[in-house]
Amino acid sequence: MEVYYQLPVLALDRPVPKHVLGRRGAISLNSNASLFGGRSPRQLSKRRGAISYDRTDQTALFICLLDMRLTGRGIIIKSEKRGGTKLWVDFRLLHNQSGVGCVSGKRHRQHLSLQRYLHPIRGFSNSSALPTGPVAPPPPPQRTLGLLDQQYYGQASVMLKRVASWNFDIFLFDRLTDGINKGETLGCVLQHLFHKYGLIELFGLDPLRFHKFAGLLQEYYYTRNPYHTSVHAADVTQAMCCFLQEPKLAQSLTSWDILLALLGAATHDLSHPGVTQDFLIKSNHYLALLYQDGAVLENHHWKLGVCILRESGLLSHLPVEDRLCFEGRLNSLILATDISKQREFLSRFDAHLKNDDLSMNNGNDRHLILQMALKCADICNPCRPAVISKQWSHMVTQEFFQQGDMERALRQEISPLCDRHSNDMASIQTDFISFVAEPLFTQWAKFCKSPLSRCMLGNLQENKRYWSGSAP
Ligand SMILES: Nc1ncnc2c1ncn2[C@@H]1O[C@@H]2COP(=O)(O)O[C@H]2[C@H]1O
Repeated sequence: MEVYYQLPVLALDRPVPKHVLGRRGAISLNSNASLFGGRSPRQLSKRRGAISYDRTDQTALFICLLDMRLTGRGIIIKSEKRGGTKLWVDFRLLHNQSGVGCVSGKRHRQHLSLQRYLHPIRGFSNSSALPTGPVAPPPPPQRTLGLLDQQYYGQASVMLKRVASWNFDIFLFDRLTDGINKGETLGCVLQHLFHKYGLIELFGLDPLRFHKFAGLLQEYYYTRNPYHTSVHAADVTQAMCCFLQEPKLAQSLTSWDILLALLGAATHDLSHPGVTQDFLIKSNHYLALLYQDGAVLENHHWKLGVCILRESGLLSHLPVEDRLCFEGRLNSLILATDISKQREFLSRFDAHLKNDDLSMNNGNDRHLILQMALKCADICNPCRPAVISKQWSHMVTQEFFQQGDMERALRQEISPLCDRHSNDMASIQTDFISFVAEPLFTQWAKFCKSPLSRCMLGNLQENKRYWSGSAP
């Protein structure tokens, strides 16, 4: 199987000096990757990779690596001439397996073009485009995150082209965008999807108001939560996009449905405090009092979603009756994510499946299906590929244990699953998959028989085998 690395992209702030390029306008590499430059893609099958540059855009390098394991932190590009200049291409992001794009069987000829930057990249700006002499390895990651992200913005935009892929790695995307705009991952995904579905034009949305809305969204997700952060919201929004692409939905959903689905996903956990409703009730939290102990978190998420919609003015140009109807539908969509109501929700949905009476032409039925889709998107992490799913498992377990530590400190009874001394991640995951995720996705697959549903159930079973210890 050919394995192509999704290379981080490297942009230069001025054309590559002629003396660096080889005879054919390419660059040979002197590295453990033993790459040869200047080969045309058709020769790639015999070569292990190529780096060449686009004559029309001499600040862009095209890099393609084949089926190799990179050691160290990157490669040094060395001009073909003896003792020539060297260029450091950093592969640190690649060492995260999720950065690998597997292309089993088919040739992935697409090169990743590089982004030209309007301003010089830090670290290259006060020297020639290519540093002379041996290139010192870059400083430790934490100091170069900004530089790394500056280099990889182009990679983020390449990833967004595959936003409807179930294997989309939100964690890689978050790293690629975070350093540039201080964690606007959710805003980036939502903005891309709004353009993908033409919602800006269809609803006459003001780009500045959208930008303000996205900024408020980001602001009202707490970064200190191990799990309930804007990255979770971005993941749920991306999952919702995958469901909206399902033929059974795509052919019938209206633009209002799509607007509701995306905004519902983006706002569904707004200002989540990282603790459960029971904790809020036990500690007499004002939210529990405000919402009379009923769907406290979900009502809070929804109310805040309405507040930032109104504060940003995103929909303020629409007729008031449309806005109020939208806010009401947003409420019932977000309230559907209350996991404590899942059993009754599934029995209701199951009755429809048995009667086969759901019609995509019926607005109420479409709304019920969107509720089901958001429920699935909200807890889809066990259905993601293992390397991504395990990261979510770790985060959600840490959030449970963090709550248990607080309850222990407050001398309160420790909530189920939250005592780190009597619970373990594997059993929490096995039970969650068996008793919560599996029933939901099994029912979703009955309604939406598709390759995606089969893929999700397959990942679910694989992850269940892993956590239950029955995986080989
Ligand atoms: N992988 C998981 N393991 C255990 N619980 C989970 C997992 N993913 C989601 N959840 C729980 O499912 C809940 C859905 O609603 P919340 O997002 O409020 O909180 C979520 C978590 O408590």
